[in-house]
Amino acid sequence: MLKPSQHESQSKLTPVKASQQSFSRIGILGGTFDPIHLGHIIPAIENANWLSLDKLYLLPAHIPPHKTQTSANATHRKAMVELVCQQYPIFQLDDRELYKDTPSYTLESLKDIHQQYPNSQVFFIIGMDSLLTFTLWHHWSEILKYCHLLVNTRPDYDVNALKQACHQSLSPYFTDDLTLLSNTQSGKILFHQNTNIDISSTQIRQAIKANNLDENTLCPSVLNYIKQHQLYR
Ligand SMILES: Nc1ncnc2c1ncn2[C@@H]1O[C@H](COP(=O)(O)OP(=O)(O)OP(=O)(O)O)[C@@H](O)[C@H]1O
Ligand SMILES: O=C(O)c1ccc[n+]([C@@H]2O[C@H](COP(=O)([O-])O)[C@@H](O)[C@H]2O)c1
Repeated sequence: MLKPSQHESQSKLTPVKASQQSFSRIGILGGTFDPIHLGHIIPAIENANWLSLDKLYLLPAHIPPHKTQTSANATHRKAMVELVCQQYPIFQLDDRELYKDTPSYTLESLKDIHQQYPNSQVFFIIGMDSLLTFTLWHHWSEILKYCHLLVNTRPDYDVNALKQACHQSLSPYFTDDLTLLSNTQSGKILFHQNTNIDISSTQIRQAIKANNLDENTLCPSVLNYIKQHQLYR
């Protein structure tokens, strides 16, 4: 099975000193997780190590705002996320979006999370593909009042090319100044050079249908769950 990189090429974000302020640091990885795979898990573990995150929440979307439908239902997608949380203690399920029958807007979830953890620095984790459409998200600029965006690389995306391709209104938010970031609760967009993992849920669903799945792309317990429930056939 693929493993998170032990050798971070980027310097680490200095832990916040108690005398400076009392932010704890939490990461939130939102996704459809249809299914959750190692392309979600490995970069997120690397994020947690890099930023010294206290906790990393996996936030499955009930109704992903920019997808027409899901393949597995919310109950199965949640169950697969729970299996990942059992295997990797850094993760915890945040199922707040699963109780709503409205589109899973990130802004709404982040407002709730901010109320719950008012003294936390929240890093909302996305892949580079998601950043390209970020300015189409519901009230995107308000989202940045409640979190920093942590952008993970995906194969075929180059950070500099991506920065240029992004809507120009995003450029004031970009930073690689970790000291500044340590002292700011929200409002920055930061890139992380993680291990590039060439996996997507779409590829996995297609491979299961075609009977040629590379089983190393999934956590073993998730793979068993998919087989047991005959998902994606
Ligand atoms: N291999 C990967 N490397 C880095 N980030 C990823 C990877 N796969 C997904 N992500 C990010 O995780 C978040 C949730 O992704 P999502 O659940 O939509 O998975 P996906 O594999 O992109 O799914 P699909 O193929 O169905 O669109 C998104 O921000 C996405 O960019
Ligand atoms: O809030 C929005 O408008 C919005 C639009 C697109 C995606 N998102 C969130 O981004 C995360 C990844 O989405 P997806 O569709 O790639 O699984 C997930 O938490 C979604 O709820 C949020």
